[in-house]
Amino acid sequence: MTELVHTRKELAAARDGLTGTVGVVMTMGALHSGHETLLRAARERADHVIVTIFVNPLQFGPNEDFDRYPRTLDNDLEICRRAGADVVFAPAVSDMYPDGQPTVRVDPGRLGEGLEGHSRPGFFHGVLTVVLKLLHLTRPDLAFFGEKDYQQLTLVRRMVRDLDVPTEIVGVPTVREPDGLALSSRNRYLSVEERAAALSLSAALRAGVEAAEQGADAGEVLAAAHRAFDSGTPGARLDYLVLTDPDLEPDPLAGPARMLIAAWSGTTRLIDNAAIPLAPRS
Ligand SMILES: Nc1ncnc2c1ncn2[C@@H]1O[C@H](COP(=O)(O)OP(=O)(O)OP(=O)(O)O)[C@@H](O)[C@H]1O
Ligand SMILES: CC(C)(CO)[C@@H](O)C(=O)[O-]
Ligand code: BAL
Repeated sequence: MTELVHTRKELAAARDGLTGTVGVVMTMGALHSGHETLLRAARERADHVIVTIFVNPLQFGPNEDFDRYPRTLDNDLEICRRAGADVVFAPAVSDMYPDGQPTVRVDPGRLGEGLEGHSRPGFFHGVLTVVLKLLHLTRPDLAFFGEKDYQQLTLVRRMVRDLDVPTEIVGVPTVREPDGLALSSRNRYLSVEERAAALSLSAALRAGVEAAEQGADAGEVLAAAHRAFDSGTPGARLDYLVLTDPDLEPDPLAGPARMLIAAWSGTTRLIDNAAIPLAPRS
């Protein structure tokens, strides 16, 4: 049975009733098969699963889509039930932030300044603050995050290490549509034409992986990815396309690496990333 709770008091009571290990999956709702994969991973690793559904105003910029963000609680609950969640915590903004927006926030540090942090100022302060609050409220042994939001996953790992949070962070590979598009709640904003153009993101990553597999160096891999992006269905506008090491440090660009991309299709901003197997430094 899946229990729906809305207040932190109800959550505390539900949490106290769970014996054994607890896994948490944090979401903003509008659940899709990517979220379901996180839920099933949690189900496999933990005795009990808590799902949080909260569109966190703290991580949205003034011109972003907070008001428009899809809210589909009935459908979300159905997915949570199907995947065997024990508790769904869907608080109101006033329950998460009873005193209004918090003046004390988690500072993501240097790693939070680039990429998403550069394009969305304040984003990771908002994300890490709510993630830390939700970790305190749910007290999980394990927390599951998607690799789709790779910088977020990296920063959450860093936060629990730096701030001694006793929760294991588990990364879950990106779930894609058969044509390569990474599943994302914001995909539902896309028109048919915009969706076709959005395939340029995964096409760029695929070209980068293929180039690396054929022995290309970092510069050639990036060039191949740019070419693939530019030759996709017109309409996508690149924000960034970078190659970093797996911890998002800029060097060394040999051996295992990560390629991260962000682009607009119409008014929708999408992100994606992939592991890039660069040849080891000789
Ligand atoms: N395609 C996916 N594969 C794996 N995990 C995913 C995928 N999409 C989202 N997630 C993960 O689900 C969790 C909740 O994400 P969120 O609710 O923001 O969904 P989203 O699809 O990323 O939404 P948005 O489109 O707003 O970015 C995060 O850990 C995120 O990385
Ligand atoms: C981790 C998260 C639930 C925090 O609001 C959000 O950033 C998301 O859905 O990835
Ligand atoms: N999917 C990460 C949360 C956000 O884009 O706001």
